[in-house]
Amino acid sequence: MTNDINHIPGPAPQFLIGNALDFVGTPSHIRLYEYALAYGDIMRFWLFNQASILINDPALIEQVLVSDRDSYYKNSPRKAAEPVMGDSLFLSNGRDWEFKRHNHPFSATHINNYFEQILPIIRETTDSYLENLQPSSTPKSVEFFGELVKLSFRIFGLTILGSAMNSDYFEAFNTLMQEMNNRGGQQFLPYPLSLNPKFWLQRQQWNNFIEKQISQSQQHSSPRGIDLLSFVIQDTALSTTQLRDELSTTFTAGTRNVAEAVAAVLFLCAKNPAAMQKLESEITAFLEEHNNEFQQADVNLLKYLDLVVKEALRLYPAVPLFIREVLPGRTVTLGGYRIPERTQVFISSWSFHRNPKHWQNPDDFVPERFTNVPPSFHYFPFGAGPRQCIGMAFTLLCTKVMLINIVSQYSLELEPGTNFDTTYFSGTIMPDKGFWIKLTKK
Ligand code: HEM
Repeated sequence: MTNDINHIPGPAPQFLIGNALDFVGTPSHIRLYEYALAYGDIMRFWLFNQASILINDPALIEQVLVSDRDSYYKNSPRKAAEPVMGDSLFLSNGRDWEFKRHNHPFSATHINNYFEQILPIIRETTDSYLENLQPSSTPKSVEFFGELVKLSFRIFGLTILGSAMNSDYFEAFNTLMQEMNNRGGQQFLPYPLSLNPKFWLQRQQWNNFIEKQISQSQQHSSPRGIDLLSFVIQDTALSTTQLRDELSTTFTAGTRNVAEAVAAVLFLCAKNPAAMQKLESEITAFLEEHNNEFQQADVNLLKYLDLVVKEALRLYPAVPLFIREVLPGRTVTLGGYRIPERTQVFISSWSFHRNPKHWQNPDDFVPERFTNVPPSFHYFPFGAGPRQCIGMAFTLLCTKVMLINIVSQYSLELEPGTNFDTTYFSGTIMPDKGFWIKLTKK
């Protein structure tokens, strides 16, 4: 016998607002984690009149993302993201999603050739950025998360669009991200309205710039450079607007995530000197052996780096939650309950990865736990199933290569008292009081 949604355990809702107050002043991923610990595999809450459930069970997560995925669609974060991302893969559904996924620049055949070519750009850009950051012989602490966002943005500019995008574009990017964040927190703001007058202007400039890059690329009969745009321009089935939205979305869906991944690894290793020493030794030996020159496939030889990145993304998955919605007109059965149309289903890697039911000593940093592959649907920093992050390979390459260069050239010392408490900004986590660290050139 199946029960209806009201039988699912969860906090008592309040009249009109449901449980929305639980999310005021507490980042969503932290609140969901508390819900998961309190209510178990499936729990229910209300955001105003929106029925929502959180699933914390691998079989249920598999059901929603894979076997019964056609009963759901991606609606959230449409309201927050559509004015910024346009009509991109990230927010598409059905046939439209299939077309865009299949024809996404990262789905290009021989994409590994592109990854091979951008590796030196990631290295050179990381080196020159850090050189400029620490010019003096007496280094002082810097807020390194913010610096990593700027560095990632520069790397994205060069490797996605083939342009060293100047600070005006970085400002426009930040305005777009801020707008997306504000919209995420404002349930009732209708689409055409923005409380920030700068937003529409900067969005226009941003889109114009990407369209200009596309048109310049189209005018070259042979590939212009070694950026993603040039790599795909000859063969893409996407229209100019579609290509613009996909390229733009790589920035808004990816730049801060890469910075967060690098920051999380550095924080965890700086806190755990034995791990830092092991990582440094592995990287030093690797660079010596390869005469400081290496290729994409060689990065896989760095086994400990791989474990450390995996463990950092377990504890700090940049995208800590994502949502599906039951299709209009459809009722699904999930965990023995009847779930009506339009119910939001939350899946939170943050909650799941830290749940003691599924992970031993979940709060401890133990990279070695990834020596064995985790059971299915236990580890999903990049989501899972057909909608798994399309930027995953790019992210892992950028993150690892940036780390190789940083760890091999700098000693890192955390500012006393620095922690990595996180807040939720525009769909991504970030250290809420910054990430203060001293880098000393070796
Ligand atoms: C640490 C880095 C990153 C993490 C943790 C991450 C996480 C995720 C997750 C969890 C999803 C699935 C969302 C869902 O199922 O609703 C996703 C989708 C996506 N990600 Fe990422 N992401 C990262 C970096 C990037 C980068 C660098 C890009 C682009 C360059 C990117 C572009 C996308 C896109 C376009 C989708 C939508 C895919 C689809 O719906 O078919 N992500 N990402």
